[in-house]
Amino acid sequence: MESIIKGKPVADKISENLIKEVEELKAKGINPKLSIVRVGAKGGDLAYERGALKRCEKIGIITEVKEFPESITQEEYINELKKLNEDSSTHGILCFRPLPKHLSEEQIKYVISPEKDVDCFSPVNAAKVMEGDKSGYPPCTPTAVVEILKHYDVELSGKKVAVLGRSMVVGKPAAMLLLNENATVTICHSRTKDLATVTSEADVLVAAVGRARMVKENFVKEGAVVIDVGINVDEDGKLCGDVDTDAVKDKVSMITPVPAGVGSVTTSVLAKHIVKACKMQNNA
Ligand SMILES: Nc1nc(=O)c2c([nH]1)NC[C@@H]1CN(c3ccc(C(=O)N[C@@H](CCC(=O)O)C(=O)O)cc3)C=[N+]21
Repeated sequence: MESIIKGKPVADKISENLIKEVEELKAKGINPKLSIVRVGAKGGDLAYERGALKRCEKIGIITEVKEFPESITQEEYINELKKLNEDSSTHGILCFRPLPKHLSEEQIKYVISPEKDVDCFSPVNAAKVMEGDKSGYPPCTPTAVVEILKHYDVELSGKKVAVLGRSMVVGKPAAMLLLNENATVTICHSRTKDLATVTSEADVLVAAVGRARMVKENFVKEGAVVIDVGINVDEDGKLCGDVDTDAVKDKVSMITPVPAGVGSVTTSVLAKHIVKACKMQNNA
């Protein structure tokens, strides 16, 4: 049986509703807009940017990309972010992460306005994820993981879920969102002893380590559901996930591909957050 489950049907379902909502806003003279802040030109950032621009265009959301050289200083980055906070024509700000090492995320994350923070950079939104408070903006990629599992009717309550990876962009918040769905969550990472044994006990495995094709057949349980969050660029310049898809696809019951898996849903969740932010900022 074909185990590969695509992101497109999930993304399309989210987008359909948004197209209508954006039309209604435009009829009132309100034009939802996203501002992307990118430093340098990393492969993963460019992939997200391409996906986000395409998705927003389909839905009718205006976009702008603020592109800066790697040499941008902390002060300059903060000034640019403050300008976007104050610009009432833009409703959502997406800062690609991780930032280059000479910039301090620890300081910058406090600058972005929580009301415009559509991908959970601000500690205010991160705290809401911890608390299970749905009024904020959880990060788009972990939200996409949960949306996919729900769309394909994967039971989460009481199930063993392993999250491989502990970044603030994916691993940690994904664990929290899955915990909020009543899963029994294990977070594992590069220091985990007997990693493959731990992950192969999971009913659902979420791979988010950022190491090309490192999840092999011995990492997964027979019949498990595997969500591959990895966006790696391999030696040939092609996008690939954290899972060796060919090696595991016959052992598992469902697995998301890369590309055309989680990423495509991430951009729909992003669009949903922009529309929500736009409505809140306009009392619409
Ligand atoms: N603050 C922050 N949050 C992130 O979630 C984040 C980030 N920074 N930095 C970069 C990585 C990478 N990432 C992707 C998201 C969607 C696609 C995506 O839309 N992919 C399409 C194809 C894109 C294309 O190749 O045209 C697909 O998989 O089908 C790709 C990559 C999110 N990341």
